Amino acid sequence: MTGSLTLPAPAKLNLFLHIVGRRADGYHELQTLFQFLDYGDDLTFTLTPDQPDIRLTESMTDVPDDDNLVIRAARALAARSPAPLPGVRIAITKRLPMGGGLGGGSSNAATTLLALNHLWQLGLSEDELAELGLGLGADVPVFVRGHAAFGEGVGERLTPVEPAEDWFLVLKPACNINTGKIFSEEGLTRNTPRITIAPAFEGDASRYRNDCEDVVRKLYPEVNQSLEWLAQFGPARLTGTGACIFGRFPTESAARIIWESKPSGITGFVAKGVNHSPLHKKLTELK
Ligand SMILES: C[C@](O)(CO)[C@H](O)COP(=O)(O)OP(=O)(O)OC[C@H]1O[C@@H](n2ccc(N)nc2=O)[C@H](O)[C@@H]1O
Ligand SMILES: Nc1ncnc2c1ncn2[C@@H]1O[C@H](COP(=O)(O)OP(=O)(O)OP(=O)(O)O)[C@@H](O)[C@H]1O
Repeated sequence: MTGSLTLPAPAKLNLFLHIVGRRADGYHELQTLFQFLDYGDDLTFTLTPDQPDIRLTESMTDVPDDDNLVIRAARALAARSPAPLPGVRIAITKRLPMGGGLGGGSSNAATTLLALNHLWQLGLSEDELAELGLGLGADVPVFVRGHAAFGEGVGERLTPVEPAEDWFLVLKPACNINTGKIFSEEGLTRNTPRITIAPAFEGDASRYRNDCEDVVRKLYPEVNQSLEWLAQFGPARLTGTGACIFGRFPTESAARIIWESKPSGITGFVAKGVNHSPLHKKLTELK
C-alpha cells in the first residue's frame, strides 16, 4: 500500500436554492439543483508507511489543521478501519474561494474520502462514504455521489438529474459570507412551495431562484452591485449563501467576452457546468 495520487475537488453551483421549511433542530429544509464545475482545487495524497500520522504538507491560512475538512474526513475514514493504516501527507492546491458558496471545503472532504478509501483499500461503499460525508457537512454527499442532483432535506436526499451543461462566468465579490449568519436572518424566505422534479429533469433552472439572494443583497452591497452588473448580460444568480454569483452562457467564448469586461476588484473564473464530477472521471480512469 504505497503510492501517490492527485485528484480534483471540483466546485458546485446551486443552480437554484429554495428554502421550503425549517426542522425542529433549526436546520433549513432545502430544494436545490446541484451541478459541478470543471474547475476546482487539487489534492495530492502520498502514503507514508513508515509514519502513521495524517498530515497536511502545508496548513491553510485561517483554518487550523484539526478543523480542516480534509483532516477531519481522513480521520473519520481511518476510524472505520479495524487494522492500523499507513500515514498520509496531503497537499491542497486551493483555487476555490472559501465561504464562496462553491462548496470548496465539502468537495475537499469528499475527494479525501474517495481517495483514501482507494489508497487504503478499505472497500467502503458509496452509500457508506456518503453517510460518513454527511457527518462532515450537508454538501459532502453530492460530491461523494458525483452526479448532478436535485437535493432535498438539508441536501442529503439526492435525485440524479441532467441539467444542460452550459458555460458559467463565476464572480467573487470582495466579501466573505458566513452561511450560519444568512440562515439566521429574520427576513429570510422560508416557505417556498415544494416543487417536484421528474427524474429526467433537463429543465430550465432559470425559472427558479435562490431564496437567500434578497437577504444577501441587502447585507452585502458588493454582491448586489455584482448581480446588477452581471444581469445586464442575462440571468444572474447567487450560489449557496454566496458570496459567489454566476451567469450562464451557451459557449465558452460568450462567457469570456463578458469576463474581459468585468469591473476591477472582482475576481472569478469561467468554467463549464458538468453533470459527472471530474473526480469520478479521474477515479474511473485509474481502475
Ligand atoms: C447553502 C448550501 O451550500 C447549499 O448547498 C448548504 O446547505 C450549506 O451547507 P453546509 O456547508 O453544511 O453549511 P454549514 O456551513 O455547516 O452551516 C452553517 C450553519 O448554517 C445553518 N444551516 C445550514 C444548512 C441548512 N440547510 N440549514 C441551516 O440552518 C446552520 O445553523 C449551520 O450551523
Ligand atoms: N479544506 C477546506 N477548504 C475550504 N474551507 C475549509 C476547509 N476545511 C475547513 N474549511 C472551513 O469551511 C468553511 C466553508 O468553506 P467552503 O469553501 O466549503 O464554503 P462555501 O464555498 O461557502 O461552501 P457552502 O456552499 O457549503 O456554503 C471555510 O470558511 C473554512 O473555515
